[in-house]
Amino acid sequence: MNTPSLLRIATRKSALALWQTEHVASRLRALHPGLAIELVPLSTRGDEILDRSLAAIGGKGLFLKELEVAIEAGRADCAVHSLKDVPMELEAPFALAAILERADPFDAFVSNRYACLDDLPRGARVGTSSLRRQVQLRAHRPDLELRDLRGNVNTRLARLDAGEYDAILLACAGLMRLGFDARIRDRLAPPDFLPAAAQGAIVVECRADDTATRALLAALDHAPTRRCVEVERAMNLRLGGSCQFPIAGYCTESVDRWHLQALVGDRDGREILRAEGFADAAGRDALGTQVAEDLLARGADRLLAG
Ligand SMILES: NCc1[nH]cc(CCC(=O)O)c1CC(=O)O
Repeated sequence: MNTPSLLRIATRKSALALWQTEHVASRLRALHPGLAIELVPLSTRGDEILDRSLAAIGGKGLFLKELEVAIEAGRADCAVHSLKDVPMELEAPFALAAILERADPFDAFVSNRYACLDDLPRGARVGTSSLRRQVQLRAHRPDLELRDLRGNVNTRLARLDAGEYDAILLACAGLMRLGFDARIRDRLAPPDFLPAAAQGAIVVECRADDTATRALLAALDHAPTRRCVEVERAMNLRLGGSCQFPIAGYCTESVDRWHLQALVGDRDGREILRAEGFADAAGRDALGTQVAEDLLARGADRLLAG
């Protein structure tokens, strides 16, 4: 196998996407000093559709397609994504060559006036377009007024600062990567609040048969993160979900033991179903499906269809 001298990495152009791609590039430069790295910045449909909620568009892989097309056309060797935006089933020629160690997986409560969710006055306006965040907010605080909020991290913070919302929810990982740690007033943590499957994990995708690129990327893979996010994604897959559905799941690993907590909600946020499961190494591959089936047996499909 020839070691490539150049690696071209496709990336979206948002500040967060560029940070994540730069992060991957700098890790690779440290591992492979002779390797030249080129970024290939691209726009995706998900970046261009800002006037409708992602849930309404409903497309899977809205943030991936154009990057995958570039790989297939030979204009890039690999692409960097937030794993939570990657569909549960990849298109046939592709593989998740490296899953990096997960950063803070939880959602952040961000507000200029209030320290935490429970400090919000009755009827406060909270911005999030994520159905997953909306159903959990409604379950916890039915009085809140939930308002749509789309756009990249910087846009969302600017709209909070302009006074459109009393608080907004964003992923901690994205805020921290962009240097907005100080904006995190509170973290919405389990067991009450669960993140999206694989939230906080960065992934590098390439052609499954591109052994040279896979060899370059292999050292970036973080096995404990991969094991946990695989459990979360298996749960999501069994529920037919993508990040456009009100599904949440969080798996932790301690010595040879995995714990998955999951929930699904209905679109109105009137109902929420929770489940959890434990497995050892022998049972880990089945854990996600088992917890999903527990949820389905209790009516998850009816909730998600509604
Ligand atoms: N859906 C957009 C998206 N995809 C990944 C992240 C944050 C970074 C991560 O989860 O790794 C975000 C922003 C957010 O949800 O606040």
